[in-house]
Amino acid sequence: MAVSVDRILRWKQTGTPAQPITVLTAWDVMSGQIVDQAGADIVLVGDSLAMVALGYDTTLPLTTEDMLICAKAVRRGVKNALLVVDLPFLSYQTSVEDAIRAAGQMLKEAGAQAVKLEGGHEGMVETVRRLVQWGIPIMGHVGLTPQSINQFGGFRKQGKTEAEADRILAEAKALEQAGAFSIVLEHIPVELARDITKALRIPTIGIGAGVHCDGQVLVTADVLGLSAWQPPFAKVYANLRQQAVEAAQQFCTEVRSGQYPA
Ligand SMILES: Nc1nc(=O)c2c([nH]1)NC[C@@H]1CN(c3ccc(C(=O)N[C@@H](CCC(=O)O)C(=O)O)cc3)CN21
Ligand SMILES: CC(C)C(=O)C(=O)O
Ligand SMILES: [Mg+2]
Repeated sequence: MAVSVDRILRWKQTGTPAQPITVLTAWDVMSGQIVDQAGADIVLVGDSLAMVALGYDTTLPLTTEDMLICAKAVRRGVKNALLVVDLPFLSYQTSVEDAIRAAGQMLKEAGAQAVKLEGGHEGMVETVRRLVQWGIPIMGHVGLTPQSINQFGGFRKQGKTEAEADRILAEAKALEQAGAFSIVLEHIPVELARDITKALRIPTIGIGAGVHCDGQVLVTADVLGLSAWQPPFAKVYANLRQQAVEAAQQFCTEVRSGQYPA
């Protein structure tokens, strides 16, 4: 049976199944098919695709149009997992109306089942409340929110001081209160992620946030060893970049030597 937002919520609230939620990213039909076939519970079309698939240094340049193209491609490959799409930088921060329009495009045009927004300050909480009122399920995202890299000055761990940790916990609680069905905790101390996970009724999905989260997410290009670099918290389960270079090299060698075509 296909995964629903309702099932993700009940997962934590009933403790069934008694295992963490698995989330992997995708950016095109092949990566979508691969992680769906692998049995991931949620497929996230993350705006990290700006870096992984489009070659930008940050996630900021990604447009709504770029995201729609990728999300539609992933949709065609995902049959079972819940499909969540990141809203691109400045497609939702400018007003509640803009957020509804951008989220609506992801649901109507790309077939997303939920959208993810970064941040948990007052304005974002109000936006989440309004989107949820219109029937748009929201995944929150706090801690290291890459769309704010210009404020952080790098992809650094967040929540290391007590004041910062208190703020991140308060943001997570406010997002839950506003109706988010789950929340990503990115690159924060393990103890803070544990405290947030204990304080919330909605599932926490960690990335570089330790073992106490209700689920885990990684960028699939990192998991496969396809990306040119990986963040310190990523676990690399295959070495596909090296294998791909060798396969392509072999093709070039065989064509040049007349071995292929035979
Ligand atoms: N391939 C890929 N994987 C990701 O997990 C990912 C992306 N891209 N792009 C968007 C964000 C950026 N992420 C990152 C990127 C780098 C670090 C990293 O290297 N952090 C260092 C310090 C970096 C600094 O000080 O500038 C660390 O030790 O925390 C962490 C998270 C996570 N996300
Ligand atoms: C890593 C996840 C949480 C993400 O936001 C992304 O891939 O853009
Ligand atoms: Mg993202």
